[in-house]
Amino acid sequence: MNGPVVSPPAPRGSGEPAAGAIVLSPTTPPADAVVPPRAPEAPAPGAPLGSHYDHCFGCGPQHPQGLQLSAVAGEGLEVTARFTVKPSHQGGPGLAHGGVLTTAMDETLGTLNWLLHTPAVTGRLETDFLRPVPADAELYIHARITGVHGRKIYSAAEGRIGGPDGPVAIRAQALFIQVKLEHFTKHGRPEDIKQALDDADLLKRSRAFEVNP
Ligand SMILES: CCCCCCCC/C=C\CCCCCCCC(=O)SCCNC(=O)CCNC(=O)[C@H](O)C(C)(C)COP(=O)(O)OP(=O)(O)OC[C@H]1O[C@@H](n2cnc3c(N)ncnc32)[C@H](O)[C@@H]1OP(=O)(O)O
Repeated sequence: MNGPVVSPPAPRGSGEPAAGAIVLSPTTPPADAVVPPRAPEAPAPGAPLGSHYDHCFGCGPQHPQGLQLSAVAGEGLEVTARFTVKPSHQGGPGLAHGGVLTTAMDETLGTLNWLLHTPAVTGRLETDFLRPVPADAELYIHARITGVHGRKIYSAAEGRIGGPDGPVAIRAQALFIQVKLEHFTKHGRPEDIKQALDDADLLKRSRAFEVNP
């Protein structure tokens, strides 16, 4: 890997927002955020993180058009992930769709929560697109947790084309919010929840979260 993930540069422009502008919550951690230790239950550095759900568009091995992204635990509060762009992920001809690339960042940033051993969902995600990504490219993503404040988990990631030292194509920052497992059972479509509950492996992984919510 290419050293620690560099946080995206400050947004261009300055001064107060224009009247009527929507002011969104920042994805940069506040000064009193903490960087907690890696959870004792976190997968060891180098361990594949696996998929949290077989049918997940981001990481599910059973999603034929999905990203099938695979992530590996890094040192500390870092992960790396690889994603090969497929023809079905095109936006412009021969180029990856920006929304698909954003999904790859979302999914990778989401896997960081394994290191804290807590389920969390994306509250806010910001993406900078720095260069076009060809339709058959392999994207190497490096992500880390930048701070935790209450239930809010702040993180940043960088995606490079072709290898861990390839050119940077995409940067992202996110704010995830810790949730209980009931978030999924309460809001998910009942037939999918039932199927998930029948999946012994998934249940085992979910229960692992419940030991130390
Ligand atoms: C048994 C079967 C189950 C199987 C389960 C398998 C295990 C699964 C494990 C892991 C799965 C991970 C899956 C990853 C997939 C990739 C990631 C995604 O794409 S996730 C999908 C997209 N995201 C959403 O759908 C969120 C929709 N939003 C919500 O549900 C709520 O708004 C939620 C939970 C985010 C917050 O609601 P509140 O009622 O719990 O909490 P409040 O009080 O509103 O917020 C808490 C703090 O967070 C801030 N906050 C909340 N939402 C924010 C936002 N959007 N932007 C900025 N700040 C936000 C608030 O200002 C507040 O901050 P202050 O504590 O007051 O400082």
